[in-house]
Amino acid sequence: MADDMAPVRIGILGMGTVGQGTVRVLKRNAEEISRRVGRELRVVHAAVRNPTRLEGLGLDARISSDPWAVVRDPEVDVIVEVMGGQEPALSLLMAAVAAGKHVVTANKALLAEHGNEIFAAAQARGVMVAFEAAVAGAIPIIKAIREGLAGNRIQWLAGIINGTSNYILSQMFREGWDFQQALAEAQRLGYAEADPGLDVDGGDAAHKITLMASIAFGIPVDFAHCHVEGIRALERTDVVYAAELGYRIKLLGIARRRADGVELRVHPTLIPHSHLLANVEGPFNAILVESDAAGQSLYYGRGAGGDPTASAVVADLVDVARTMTADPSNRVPHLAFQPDAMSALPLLPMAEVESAYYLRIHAHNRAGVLAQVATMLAEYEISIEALVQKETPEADSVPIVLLLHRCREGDLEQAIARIEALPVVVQPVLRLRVESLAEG
Ligand SMILES: NC(=O)c1ccc[n+]([C@@H]2O[C@H](COP(=O)([O-])OP(=O)(O)OC[C@H]3O[C@@H](n4cnc5c(N)ncnc54)[C@H](O)[C@@H]3O)[C@@H](O)[C@H]2O)c1
Ligand SMILES: N[C@@H](CCO)C(=O)O
Ligand code: NA
Repeated sequence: MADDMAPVRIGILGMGTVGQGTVRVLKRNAEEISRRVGRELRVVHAAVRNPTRLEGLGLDARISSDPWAVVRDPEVDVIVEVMGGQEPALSLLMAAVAAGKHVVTANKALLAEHGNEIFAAAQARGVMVAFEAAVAGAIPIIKAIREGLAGNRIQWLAGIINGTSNYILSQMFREGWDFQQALAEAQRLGYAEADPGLDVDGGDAAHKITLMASIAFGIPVDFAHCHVEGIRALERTDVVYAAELGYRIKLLGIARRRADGVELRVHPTLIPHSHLLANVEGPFNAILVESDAAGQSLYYGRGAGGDPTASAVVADLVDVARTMTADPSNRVPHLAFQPDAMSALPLLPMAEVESAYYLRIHAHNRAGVLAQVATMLAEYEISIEALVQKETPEADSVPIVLLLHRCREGDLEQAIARIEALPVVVQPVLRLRVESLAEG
């Protein structure tokens, strides 16, 4: 494309969970994305089997029932393949590459089986085939291994990389659901593959670990030699016995480089219950990488679902769009956003920060101290969530520890100044912030 400012024109194949998520994210974050890329990412053509899927999406694009119409559309610069499966996805992708179109795909089954020929064709034609969405959904693990750890010799990686089976294990063994109920809910939530056997029998995790092994060790994609076991044989008793021994059972994909070759395997695995990976629940994924310079590094996030997978699809679209500029200095801006698109949002003073708080107050051991402290906090509309006051009758002063609900720091500072001025309070109040780190 000659014009550095013209929109990047996107064609989407398949408008299911991931296709719809991609349209939603592109629309919701259009302004932010344009500020990063320096131009608009615009969906101009979509292949849809069932047009009712588009209701409520607000998609202003050509709609075709035939995906070939999208691939052959000369107005399309980049193809997003999110229909899944082998054929016709393979032929469509190869045709897009042959036509000089970049491709973004979430289809790990296709890449694990045909990656070698696809990547060779893309290399020969000088186009990108980007696949961050294919491995561990929203987690930028492809970028982490390929770019972030590029200076390392990677020794092994081990990951929870199938959201559906991890969700099923969590629901069965923590919530007491049965297998079918948990699988049905994973399907309803958009985590499962069209053929959920790929999830529960380990094939999907095997597709992903195969791709990660290639980019970690520089070996061709060789799914046929990956060892695969799924979660169907597991029973509650196994989980109970494992727990008694101090372990959790997780479906892991493991790739390990040895002097004599590479281990490539997927199977249920006991891991120590205190390990970070043992506490990855539901549709979340996590990948632990051992490499020589960085040591161990861990990548965690949502591995399945519409918006999380779309997050990775759109990131790849941004990467692709950045290569389509004539000016190399615009490709990856130093501060991620284009220099002329920086925003003047002010940095807020601490007084404007909101948080929950822990206070330790030392006061003379007299009746009514707590009431005075509570009254002062109430004047600033700060409420107490919990209180600890140890009985130490002989001591001259006693610590009072309070957990406060979220409030404005400026209000709390004023309340603390008043508390410290009370004659019964004998030393400065210690104030620590409490963050729940919950989503939202
Ligand atoms: N759902 C997830 O969490 C997730 C995460 C990562 C990767 N993926 C991958 O993304 C891809 C899509 O997954 P999904 O969950 O969105 O599946 P989906 O079944 O919800 O959507 C696929 C869509 O493609 C359409 N489609 C299939 N063949 C078509 C054809 N020949 N012509 C026109 N339309 C066609 C289907 O009708 C369907 O609407 C798959 O490769 C999957 O493995 C999914
Ligand atoms: N079915 C897959 C989707 C994400 O690749 C999973 O459950 O992890
Ligand atoms: Na990813």
